[in-house]
Amino acid sequence: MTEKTPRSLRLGVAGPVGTGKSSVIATLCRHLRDEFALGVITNDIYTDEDARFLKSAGVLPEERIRAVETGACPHTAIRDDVTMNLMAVEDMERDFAPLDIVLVESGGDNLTATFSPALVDAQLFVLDVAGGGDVARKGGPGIARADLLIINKIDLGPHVDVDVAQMVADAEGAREGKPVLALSRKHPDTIEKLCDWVRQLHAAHAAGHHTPVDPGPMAPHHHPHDSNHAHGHSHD
Ligand SMILES: Nc1nc2c(ncn2[C@@H]2O[C@H](COP(=O)(O)OP(=O)(O)OP(=O)(O)O)[C@@H](O)[C@H]2O)c(=O)[nH]1
Repeated sequence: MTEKTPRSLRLGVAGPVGTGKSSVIATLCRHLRDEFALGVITNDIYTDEDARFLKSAGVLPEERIRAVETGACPHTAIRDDVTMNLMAVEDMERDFAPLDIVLVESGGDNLTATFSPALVDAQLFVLDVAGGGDVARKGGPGIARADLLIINKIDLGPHVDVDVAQMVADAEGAREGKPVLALSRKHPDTIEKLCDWVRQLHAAHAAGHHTPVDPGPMAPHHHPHDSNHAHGHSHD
């Protein structure tokens, strides 16, 4: 028997380790939870740490935050074989139907991870100023083609000698007109812009006007410290 389940907007959040993916999700939950029915799926390699952080922050009822432990290269679970994540999203949608938005956090990795359009309808890519002002220029599929590129922690710019305006300009140059958002949890105006972007995306999705775009495959990469991944591979 196939049971028809309501289809939420599935929004992926990817980016290098520590750039603020969990914090962005926490911020979105706090500001949008009264407007939208939300759920969160986190991805960690061996732990449920991100889910525990979000639960302890009290951003949503605990049962609406679930962890997928990928047990391997975090790219795989969001790009090559999305089965575990897709099941987690569909279970969540069924258990709390109707949900408006399910946020899926990628495991923290390097610059190459992107979500499959089979898993998410749209994706955010999160960089931060602490990673260096030149990161945005380095490109990669997430930086170049995610639906929204976030330059996070702009409050730290002066402390790490990063010219935020220049970093945003570089990012815009790498994205051919796709949006870039300078964000800090300490700057409420930037949080409101992020929420507005999500509101517009949700409206477009609900109206059937949003078409998921694949940022493209990740670049070949290596896992030198992982005995299961001692080889280089491209995930193609
Ligand atoms: N100053 C400042 N710090 C921030 C901001 N957003 C997040 N942080 C801090 O950055 C650190 C990393 O944030 P997380 O949200 O855990 O980053 P993450 O990308 O989820 O990390 P992983 O899941 O380990 O990849 C934490 O110490 C946050 O408190 C911000 O806007 N400004």
